[in-house]
Amino acid sequence: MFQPVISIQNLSHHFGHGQLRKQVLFDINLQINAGEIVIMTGPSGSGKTTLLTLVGGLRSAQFGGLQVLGRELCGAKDKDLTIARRQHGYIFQAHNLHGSLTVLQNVKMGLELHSHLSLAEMEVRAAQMLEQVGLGERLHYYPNDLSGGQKQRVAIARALVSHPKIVLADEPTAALDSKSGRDVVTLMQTLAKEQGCTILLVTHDNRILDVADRIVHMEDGRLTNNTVLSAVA
Ligand SMILES: Nc1ncnc2c1ncn2[C@@H]1O[C@H](COP(=O)(O)OP(=O)(O)OP(=O)(O)O)[C@@H](O)[C@H]1O
Repeated sequence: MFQPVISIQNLSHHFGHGQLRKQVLFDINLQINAGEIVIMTGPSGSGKTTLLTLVGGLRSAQFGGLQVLGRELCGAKDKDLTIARRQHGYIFQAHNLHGSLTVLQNVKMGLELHSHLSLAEMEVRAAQMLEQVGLGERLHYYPNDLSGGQKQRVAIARALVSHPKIVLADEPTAALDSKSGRDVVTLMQTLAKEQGCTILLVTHDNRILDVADRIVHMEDGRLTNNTVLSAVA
């Protein structure tokens, strides 16, 4: 039977302890299918990043059910969260590139957990991926010598070079002008569809909503709306 790659049931989350304990996610239910591009919108502080970090195994889910690629992450041990984290690609607003490494070395890092590849193979794959994002001529540049849009394309190459089944993106266009932002998400969409990868993307940027197959909306820690734009088989 068809299995969703991300399945969330009645998920709740709190931060802090004692009197400072505060609930930030309430009873979230969501299923995301293989190959879907899902955009999550909602006001600042509504819990989008928290949900993304739980799905990514970057923090431990507390109450409810959260299965990612068939692995239960709610109540999971650190060891299992570490394994889960290695299966995803991540793209953040601030792109998180290493300034002291070249573009090629940064993308190669996306393969370093895949120890079956030789260093030479990693280099070839990283270079091919950079070619695909239009930076084949910039392999030996350092991040500081690139524009914001180019840096974000390096981050996309690094996230996708290992062909992860899931990519999690948090405000990937926030630091970009509208043309670069548009180019970056179109590129993500094209590559994800080519690789059959699922994307969960958090954004405030209304100009990029049309790349989604589905838009989900968060409000005060609850999912309030789930709009399907195109069905993914
Ligand atoms: N590490 C933390 N410790 C305590 N509270 C936190 C922590 N991280 C987030 N919060 C709180 O949880 C709530 C949800 O935050 P979250 O960052 O998930 O929202 P968001 O929708 O992603 O916001 P934004 O769009 O501004 O990034 C907020 O009230 C925030 O202050």
